[in-house]
Amino acid sequence: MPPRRRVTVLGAGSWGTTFAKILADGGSDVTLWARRPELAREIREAKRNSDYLPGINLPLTVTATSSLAEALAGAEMVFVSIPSQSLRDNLAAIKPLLPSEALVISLMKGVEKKSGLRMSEVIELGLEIDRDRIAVASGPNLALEIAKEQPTAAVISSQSLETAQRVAMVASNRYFRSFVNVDVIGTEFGGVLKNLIAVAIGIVDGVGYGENTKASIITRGLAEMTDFAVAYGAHADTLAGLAGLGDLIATSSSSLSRNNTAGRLLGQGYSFADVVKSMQQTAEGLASVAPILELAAAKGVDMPIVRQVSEVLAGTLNPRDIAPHLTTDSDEPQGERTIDGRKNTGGSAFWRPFKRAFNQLRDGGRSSSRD
Ligand SMILES: NC(=O)C1=CN([C@@H]2O[C@H](COP(=O)(O)OP(=O)(O)OC[C@H]3O[C@@H](n4cnc5c(N)ncnc54)[C@H](OP(=O)(O)O)[C@@H]3O)[C@@H](O)[C@H]2O)C=CC1
Ligand SMILES: O=C(CO)COP(=O)(O)O
Repeated sequence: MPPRRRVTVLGAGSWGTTFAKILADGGSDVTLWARRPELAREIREAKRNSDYLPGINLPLTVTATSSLAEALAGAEMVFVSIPSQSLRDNLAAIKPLLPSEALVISLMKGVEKKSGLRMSEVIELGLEIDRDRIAVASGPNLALEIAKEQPTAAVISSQSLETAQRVAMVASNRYFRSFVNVDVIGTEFGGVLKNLIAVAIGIVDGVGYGENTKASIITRGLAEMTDFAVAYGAHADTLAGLAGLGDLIATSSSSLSRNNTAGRLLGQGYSFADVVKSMQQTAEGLASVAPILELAAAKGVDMPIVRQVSEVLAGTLNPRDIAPHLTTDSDEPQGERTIDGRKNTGGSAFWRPFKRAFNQLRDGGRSSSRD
């Protein structure tokens, strides 16, 4: 019998632990690295992670250790699921221990605050490995729902299609389906940007506004996400798929979302400092607002919703005033050539996937779709 595949997940929080279960239920032997020895012991001996996934039983093929060297030895693939702002420091410790052929996959949805770099870029620089060995995973993936084996899908993206396919095969099981693409920029930015829009949704929810306001923010938020990502080289289709719209819907609708929850507290009048203090888990959106606005400014992309989130965080905008500011600052008349007040030249990247979907429907679904 061939030896079973050995893969490693770094980070035993809610997503790292859930992903370990996904991989084990897909047939791999999984080692989970928890930085706290007592948590590693609980996972290893009781097959439970009561801090992050209370009530969930982990498969017998998940083990855990607090030793990074033990976790990485012999790993074919290394999945990384720690807070984005801590990645750089951890890579320094991982680098000398990483098996020479191992693939590295980011499960994280943030950008590095000090550099504005995406997680796959930080990994490439920090580990000095070829981009073909790096992949990212993103999609509508609220950890607790998946830990309860409620079905969902994700996108695995790598510059190398072969790498994406290898990872997708390993990260698939009866309740988790992985699609592939080669648009790493779109896939990663989709995950980062939906967090910011989810904070905005949480804010208006906390204020007490209803479904019209939320629908307006989701729709226009997706346009902002798409404009931004396309300016950085993403394909607009990616943002209309699981890693964009799919994740935006999941995160904006669920009280399981930490970003949404952080927003709701802000909308209820708590200060940014109070919200940070009260969050027991990672809400990536809070740290990504500033670098994303800087990146947007560098490309001349207007992001009114994200800007208002940053003003609420800074305490300079009353959460109640977020909705009337949904319009852009543009003085352009709102005529035939605009869509919801945004410029529409007829070739707008945002609308291209929808036009393509329409054309596919018209030609009887003969063209293929990506996810
Ligand atoms: N939860 C979800 O539904 C999803 C989350 N993600 C993404 O996954 C990433 C991780 O999030 P998630 O698991 O939810 O976060 P959690 O807050 O649940 O867990 C964070 C984990 O990282 C560890 N950690 C914290 N600080 C450091 C550090 N400085 N160095 C090393 N490890 C550290 C924590 O250890 P300790 O317990 O010891 O503090 C814990 O194991 C984020 O980027 C998030 O956006 C993506 C999809 C879904
Ligand atoms: O990324 C997620 C769902 O896809 C999890 O969202 P939160 O980090 O807001 O909980």
